[in-house]
Amino acid sequence: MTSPVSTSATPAQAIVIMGVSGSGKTETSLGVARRLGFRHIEADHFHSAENVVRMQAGTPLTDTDRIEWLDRLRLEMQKAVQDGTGFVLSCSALRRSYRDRLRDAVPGLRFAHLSVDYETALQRVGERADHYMPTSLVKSQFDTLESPKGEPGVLWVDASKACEAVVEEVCAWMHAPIPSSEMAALIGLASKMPDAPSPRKEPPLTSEPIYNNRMAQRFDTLTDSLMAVLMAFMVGAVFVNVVLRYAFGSGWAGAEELSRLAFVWLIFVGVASSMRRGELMCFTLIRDKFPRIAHRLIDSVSALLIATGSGLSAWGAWYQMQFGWQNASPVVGYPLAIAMLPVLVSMIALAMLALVQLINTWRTERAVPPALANVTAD
Ligand SMILES: Nc1ncnc2c1ncn2[C@@H]1O[C@H](COP(=O)(O)OP(=O)(O)O)[C@@H](O)[C@H]1O
Ligand SMILES: O=C(O)[C@H](O)[C@@H](O)[C@H](O)[C@H](O)COP(=O)(O)O
Repeated sequence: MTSPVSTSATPAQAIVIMGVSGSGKTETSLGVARRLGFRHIEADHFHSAENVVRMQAGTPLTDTDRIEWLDRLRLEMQKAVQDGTGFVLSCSALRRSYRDRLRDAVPGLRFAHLSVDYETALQRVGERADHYMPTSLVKSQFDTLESPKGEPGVLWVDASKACEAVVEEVCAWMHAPIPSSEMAALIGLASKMPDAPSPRKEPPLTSEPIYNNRMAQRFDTLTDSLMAVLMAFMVGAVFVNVVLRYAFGSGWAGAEELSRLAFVWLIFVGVASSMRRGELMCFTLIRDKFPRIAHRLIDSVSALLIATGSGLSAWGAWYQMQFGWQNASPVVGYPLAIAMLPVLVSMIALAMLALVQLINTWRTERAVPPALANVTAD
């Protein structure tokens, strides 16, 4: 499996392993990436939560559903190019237009099409336990697939054979130069597409930030710093504990208790931080089925429900805190109320942010954000 490929030339740096679901893209991509020392990019991880829900429910994606997904993949590929690492992207890329969109981001991009028949794909998807893709969608994958035959820079692989043989074939092809006429066509294809997105530093948000002003910046600085300190503390405590155990035969039990406490704090600081950035909760799946005129009302109900739920949680945390002052943790002996304090603070922050969101709903003429996610949580 790990033997080097026979040719010695430097391999091409960028390839998409494409094909219908169950053709073996992920497995092949991982194998090729390992063999060539490239980065493996898994396109499945770049679908919005809403796309995943659709597929899980047996609804095939449309061209519109796939646009933002493809654009995220373009940015990810460009990041790899900027980092100077070769990459293997595992992505269905079923239609010609999708492939051209990807080619446009990375000139010279190659594609290896894993070709399988319907029965093979169905069987492989059926046997895979840990994936959202239902077997009922395999047929639609074949219906959507536009053959890449005749496109420049494409390898056609019979993917019914063993995965190792598929990986071998792809790696060997990556070492072979593309004929110059084909390469010219490839570059030509890339330059036809207008407005390629430039790589952004920030990942796309699931919805709009709740507020954006200097106070927001201070809030972000505070929460980011707190999270960094908590994370550093957890890593440090666990590391010291491991060293103590190995070097002196016994660790410090307090380290475990304190890193658990830091973990609780980290989660709740993270919750408040991601809520502000618009990345925590965003209920749009049902809202978007209604006419635009009803959106404000539905958004208001959502914000009120979030504020009420968070308020109730804060109230509960407050009761727990009162009880926790009299109880000490078993090892270090800190008052257990300290473990409930982040719940109280973060739930108050969530309730307040939801109220700000409610006010924003009525105050501003908002551009409707793309319906990326139903509910997402960091
Ligand atoms: N060449 C192959 N022969 C037999 N089974 C394979 C092969 N390639 C992949 N599989 C298996 O088929 C299933 C689907 O493969 P996966 O790589 O997830 O496909 P895709 O990413 O195209 O949906 C997995 O269980 C995988 O182990
Ligand atoms: O464009 C699409 O319809 C999807 O991207 C689809 O092609 C993809 O296959 C699924 O995300 C399942 O993932 P696997 O291909 O890994 O099964």
